[in-house]
Amino acid sequence: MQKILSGNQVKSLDQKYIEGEGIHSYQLMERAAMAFCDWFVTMVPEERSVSVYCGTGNNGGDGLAIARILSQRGYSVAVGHIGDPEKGSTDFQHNLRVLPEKLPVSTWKNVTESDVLIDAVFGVGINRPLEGDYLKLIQYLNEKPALKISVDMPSGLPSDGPLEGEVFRADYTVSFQFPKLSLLAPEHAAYAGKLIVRSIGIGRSYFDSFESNRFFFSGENLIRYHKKFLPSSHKGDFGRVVLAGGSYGKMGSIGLSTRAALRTGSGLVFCHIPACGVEIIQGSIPEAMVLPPGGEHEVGDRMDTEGIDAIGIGPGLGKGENAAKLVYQVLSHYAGPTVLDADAINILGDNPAWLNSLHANAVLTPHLKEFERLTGIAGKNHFHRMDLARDFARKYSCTLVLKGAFTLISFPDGQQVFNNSGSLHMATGGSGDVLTGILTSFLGQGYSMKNAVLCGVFHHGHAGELAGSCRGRGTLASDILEKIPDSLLHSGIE
Ligand SMILES: NC(=O)C1=CN([C@@H]2O[C@H](COP(=O)(O)OP(=O)(O)OC[C@H]3O[C@@H](n4cnc5c(N)ncnc54)[C@H](O)[C@@H]3O)[C@@H](O)[C@H]2O)[C@@H](O)CC1
Ligand SMILES: [K+]
Repeated sequence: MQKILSGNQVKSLDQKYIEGEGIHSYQLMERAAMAFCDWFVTMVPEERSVSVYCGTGNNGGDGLAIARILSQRGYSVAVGHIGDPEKGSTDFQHNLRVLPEKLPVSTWKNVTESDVLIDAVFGVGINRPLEGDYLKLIQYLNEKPALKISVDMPSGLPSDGPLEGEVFRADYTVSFQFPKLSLLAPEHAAYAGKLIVRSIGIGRSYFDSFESNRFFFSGENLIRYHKKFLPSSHKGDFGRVVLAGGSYGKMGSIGLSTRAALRTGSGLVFCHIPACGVEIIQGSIPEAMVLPPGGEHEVGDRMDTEGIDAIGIGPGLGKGENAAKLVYQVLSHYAGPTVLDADAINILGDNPAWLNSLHANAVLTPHLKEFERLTGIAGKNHFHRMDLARDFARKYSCTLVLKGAFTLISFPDGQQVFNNSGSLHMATGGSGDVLTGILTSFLGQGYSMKNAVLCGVFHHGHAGELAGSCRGRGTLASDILEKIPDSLLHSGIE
């Protein structure tokens, strides 16, 4: 997992690294530029013309180094600057001196149209909204139909807070070493475009002395978080879980959760559903077992939890009287691993006093709207929501999974992890139900809460990527769950 530092910490990190390794700061800049170019050449054919727009700080310095390297690699490159180069940072000036003669630098106004625009105006050093010539430049670039790529950050976007004013609208942002926090906020997605994170070789140990409880997880060393089973393991070892939910007209959700739990490897999956759903579930999922139903169109108001290793409750549940009683019973009488999703979360939102029954074995998986209903607070922006999520998990000693692009996991100890797997094709009905099934399954298999959630959220996103790459826009939640075994196999889990 990669620690996420603030923009201000980045400078000290750099300094520490440079001193620790005995290298010059321009060598680190060269690595950043190289990392950018190594990615760039895989994306952009050599025939495309490129313009690099450089500020005079270190982001601009990166831009100059990128221009030099791309030109050496055969691209036709133009460089435009903004600001006074004489007053540029030391490493900007170094890179200006080493630009080859065939690569003249002119003021940005004199740069001609190109197929690709590289934005190296501001990075983490931005400290106020764009104005004057800077504003004009970014407005001008935003109107161009070219492919737009930002170096480290889209210019104008603050690294750790909400934006004010104009921001470069990138198709891609290549961020160095770790994604800057504001690139993970959904409201900034339209500016950052697709996020690419590239290492510049700063080892973990250099991050240790920096305070941060936020991490970025791209599935590295995933096998470490998975549980090992013996060749002699039997179905009981893989857990007995219950998926509770469904109501008249809403049986599909609980069916998706059930199938997802089976595809994640659960040994025995039971469904607690209303009588109206028994034939639907038994007819469509022969591997699942249905507990004796307690209600006709709504779930029974209680269930036998004896011998159950984990419960997932909420998909398609509805908010009827029985549903609410069942949520209360599960929360107050079952201390085992419990996943609360969808209507179970909405019911908690309607009964805030019940939140005190949450416990260390409980995980809630709201999307943004459900989270708002749960807390009764419409977060001002995503930074506010990040804090609200952290405080909620701490206060109620539970785990909270705030779903969305870069799903945010908050643990009771205050640690927060952004997940990097997933694709836009997962924005489809039922995708969340699949996550509920995956999490319930891992918990039932005896994973710790932390490992179950890290693995569950990652595989959910990865299965979504795999399904999306086959089906594109037509991807269904059931396509996602069918890819869970592939995602597990891909990580070396048999
Ligand atoms: N780990 C690191 O620190 C590394 C940083 N590198 C690059 O360096 C960047 C940071 O460089 P700097 O700290 O020099 O900062 P920037 O290049 O982002 O900004 C330069 C300066 O512009 C001024 N400024 C801020 N907002 C302004 C505004 N709205 N209008 C006019 N001027 C404004 C500030 O004085 C700021 O220091 C990173 O984003 C990255 O691209 C890379 O070279 C690799 C290593
Ligand atoms: K930039």
